[in-house]
Amino acid sequence: MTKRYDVIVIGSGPAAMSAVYPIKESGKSVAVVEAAHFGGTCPNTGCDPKKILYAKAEAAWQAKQLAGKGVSGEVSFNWEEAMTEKEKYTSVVPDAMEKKMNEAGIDTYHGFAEFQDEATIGVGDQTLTADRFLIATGAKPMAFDFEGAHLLKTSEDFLAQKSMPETIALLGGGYISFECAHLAARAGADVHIIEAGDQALKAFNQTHVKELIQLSEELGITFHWNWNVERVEETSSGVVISAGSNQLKVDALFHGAGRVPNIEKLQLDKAGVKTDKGGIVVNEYLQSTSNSRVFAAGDVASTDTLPLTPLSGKEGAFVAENLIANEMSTWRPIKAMPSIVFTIPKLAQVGKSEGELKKAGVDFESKEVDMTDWLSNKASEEPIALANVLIEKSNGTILGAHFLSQEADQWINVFSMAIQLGITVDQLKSVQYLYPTVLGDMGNLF
Ligand SMILES: Cc1cc2nc3c(=O)[nH]c(=O)nc-3n(C[C@H](O)[C@H](O)[C@H](O)COP(=O)(O)OP(=O)(O)OC[C@H]3O[C@@H](n4cnc5c(N)ncnc54)[C@H](O)[C@@H]3O)c2cc1C
Ligand SMILES: NC(=O)c1ccc[n+]([C@@H]2O[C@H](COP(=O)([O-])OP(=O)(O)OC[C@H]3O[C@@H](n4cnc5c(N)ncnc54)[C@H](O)[C@@H]3O)[C@@H](O)[C@H]2O)c1
Repeated sequence: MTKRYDVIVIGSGPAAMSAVYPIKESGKSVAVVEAAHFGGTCPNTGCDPKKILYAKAEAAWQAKQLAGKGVSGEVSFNWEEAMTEKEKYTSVVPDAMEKKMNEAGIDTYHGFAEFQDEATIGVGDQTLTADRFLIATGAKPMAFDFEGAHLLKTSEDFLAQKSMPETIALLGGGYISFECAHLAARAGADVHIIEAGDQALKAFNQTHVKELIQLSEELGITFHWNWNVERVEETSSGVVISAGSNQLKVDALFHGAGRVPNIEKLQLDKAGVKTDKGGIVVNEYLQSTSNSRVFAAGDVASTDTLPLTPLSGKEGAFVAENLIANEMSTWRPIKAMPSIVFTIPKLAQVGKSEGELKKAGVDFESKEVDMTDWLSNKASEEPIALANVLIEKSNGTILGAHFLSQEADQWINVFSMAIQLGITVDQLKSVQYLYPTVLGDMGNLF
């Protein structure tokens, strides 16, 4: 028998979760279909488990920086112990998320949703229909067709390893590879990053990235630039990676070479839903341009927001508002999209880059500041702390902020607020901050 709902949400990550509760509270019947873990990527296999491990690696790093300078005793980042803590956190997430939805009166289904026509999906033996669908199926590792590509392990596998192999390689020089490489190297592994091009973390300030690469090399990470991987072979003692005349043997090879919208299994052609390489093609209401019943949010939607948790959540909440309201409102692009790479030091940014501003012909001032010798950075013996703030010359508003520092997250949160709200340098300087604290140095930046 076909079960009917007002709204069916496919996927249960941050985009879905910020939509389902308001939709349910408006009195509509809602079902959520999830193929893997309720809660999606972020709390199960992405941001949250990564941050739990990172916190331990950071503490060990901090203790080492201060060893013999007021801190004594042997401290190290212990992967096995950290993983036990990570498991304690992640193991309860799916059930807790599902229970909370069921208690709110939201029906949940386990399995892959596949469209049968424009208003019907199948989930295993179940057939479900709805007036509206929200597709929030996220992203998955990009597929490669080189020989032995099936031997690539994923970031999910990396964050589930009970013990750390002696040597690992990560394909790609982006967010995932840098974050996993720093964790693995700090856990004692011999780590290699294989990048197809000659640049890493391309969206970030490249002066800062160069410094981060140097610090990563000092940590023991080896970079292999311009490698076009042609073959991966399994041997009795690991995998051999071949790229032209280059060869590398490691215990495991992980995928950090890009993620793509997760649409493969949805049978979207049966629902007449158009896609492009960014995912589901949507209009200003985040509604499919080819099937008005269908909306999309998060990593799977072809929008210009970055594929990150808070931005996915914003899109999901926006779709919910439109599904509840009598009249739909138009998506307002987000001015400030902060992002961060959890290495040590952290690399973070918000707003425009110098390149983007030059291309747009904007008259701006670029402040480049070395904060390494400032009190807060000195107190924790940070090896380097760099800032680059881009300011509109005509009115003093902040256009972009780029930081490489263990305190980059604090700085970027404030600059994200400044960009979103149009706050000027003078206004930022007029605020009284605590002393001696990281943000207390705001005045020194300008
Ligand atoms: C290793 C890693 C670390 C990350 N770290 C950060 C970070 O520090 N900060 C940050 O902001 N972002 C981070 N991200 C990105 C962040 O996790 C995503 O942007 C976010 O989870 C996207 O949310 P979403 O709701 O669009 O999709 P997801 O969270 O991916 O959820 C989609 C869900 O849909 C399910 N699904 C897929 N197809 C179907 C189907 N046909 N039927 C039913 N269910 C289906 C999937 O199983 C999944 O559970 C990280 C990602 C990774 C991989
Ligand atoms: N801290 C965070 O917010 C965080 C952490 C992890 C992931 N994420 C999200 O996940 C997404 C995907 O991350 P990612 O690190 O996989 O991708 P990415 O887009 O950041 O980097 C991919 C890199 O792989 C390289 N590459 C592509 N094909 C290759 C090949 N065949 N061989 C070698 N190198 C190759 C690219 O040149 C690029 O440098 C990110 O865009 C981000 O939104 C965010």
